[in-house]
Amino acid sequence: MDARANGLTIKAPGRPLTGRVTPPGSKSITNRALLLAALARGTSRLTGALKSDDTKLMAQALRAMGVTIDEPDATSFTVTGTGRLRAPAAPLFLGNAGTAMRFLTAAVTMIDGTVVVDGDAHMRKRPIGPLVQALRSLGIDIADSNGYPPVTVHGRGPFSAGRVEIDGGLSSQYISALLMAAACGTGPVEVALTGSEIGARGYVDLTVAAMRAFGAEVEQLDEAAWRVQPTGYRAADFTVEPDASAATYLWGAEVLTGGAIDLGVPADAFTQPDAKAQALIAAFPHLPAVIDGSQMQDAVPTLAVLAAFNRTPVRFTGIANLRVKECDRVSALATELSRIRPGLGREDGDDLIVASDPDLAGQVLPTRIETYADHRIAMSFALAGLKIGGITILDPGCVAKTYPGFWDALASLGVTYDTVD
Ligand SMILES: O=C(O)C1=C[C@@H](OP(=O)(O)O)[C@@H](O)[C@H](O)C1
Ligand SMILES: C=C(OP(=O)(O)O)C(=O)O
Repeated sequence: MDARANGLTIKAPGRPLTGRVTPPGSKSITNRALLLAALARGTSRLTGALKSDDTKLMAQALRAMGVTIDEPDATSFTVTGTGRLRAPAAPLFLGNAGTAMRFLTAAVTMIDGTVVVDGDAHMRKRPIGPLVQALRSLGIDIADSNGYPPVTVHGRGPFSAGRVEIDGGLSSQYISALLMAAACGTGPVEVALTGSEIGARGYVDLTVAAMRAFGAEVEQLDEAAWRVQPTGYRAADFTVEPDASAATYLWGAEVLTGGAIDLGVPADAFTQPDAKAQALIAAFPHLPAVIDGSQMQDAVPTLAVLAAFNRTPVRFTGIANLRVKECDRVSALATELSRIRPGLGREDGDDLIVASDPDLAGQVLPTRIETYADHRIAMSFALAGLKIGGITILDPGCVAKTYPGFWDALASLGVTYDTVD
């Protein structure tokens, strides 16, 4: 199997998938830990970490700012920081790693000097305006490109004490970015939400937990406000838990094929928001008529593909911000489901409606799935290929964003592929 192929046609196994596959380390937690360790003085050891495009981009950017990062093995980073970041010689390139882009935009404001933070063509379509405005309200000299990257920061040293308001409706990563940078301020910083909703609040909880693990003092004042003390960060040894979003593909493969896949970690041991999807996946083929995806956003593609094989149709709500992820996932899911069978997926405003069709299983429906450089579109539609013959995933290498070993993991369970050039 060659993930560099233009496409992989999955051979539906026609039997339950059984075996043991441990998902890689959490992308979200690895990129938080890398940043916090980089901001600490001293050496931190991160184990169980993810090595993928997103975490390599974060590590590379931190190295460019004077942080020493060694990689003693395939799942560890040793990070030695000086307690401050140095101005990089060139713009920081963060590909399409949302966490790296947003977290570093806030972190580099502490640097004395000019820093340009940029990403690839996809990232340049992902909004960053609310975070930039919030930083500007703290007196930081910062400019974006009409609300999108690249962002140019003329830093003058650490945050001063104060209160910053942020609308996290488009991305909770803006809030996480401010919180993590705030601990390096010269006085206490209060981060308060405007707007009523944030998607996936659980990601902010992950941020607070990681900050505390590196010695920060964060107090949640109420549902919508946090106070961060100017403690800076302390080097720590830190274990990254497996990635819950990656786990959803394995849970999905298990219920779709009636198999038994041992992830080596029980669903209730995850602290990441997407672990909530496991209870829904376990209900397959009786998924509920309405699924609110807002608190498990990255699991929505997995659930949407499962929904195609469900007994009854499923409407996904609370997913408007899936339109500003790696691609417009609401549109991509509707389009690609309907490529398998016309009308299988459709958009209704910002909702996605998946028309269920349990009879899809066992059919041969040659379909080339466009993946839009989006790892989650590739991995979720791979699940369709476990039940339908002829499903080809185009650009299969895009899984490297968060799960480079994905195709090998399925292969280890007995799934085989034909490569398409
Ligand atoms: O904080 C994080 O680690 C993440 C937050 C979510 O993004 P948004 O906050 O942009 O919705 C999620 O989709 C992303 O994969 C990771
Ligand atoms: C939205 C995602 O990533 P990010 O925002 O970190 O680029 C994702 O991994 O599904």
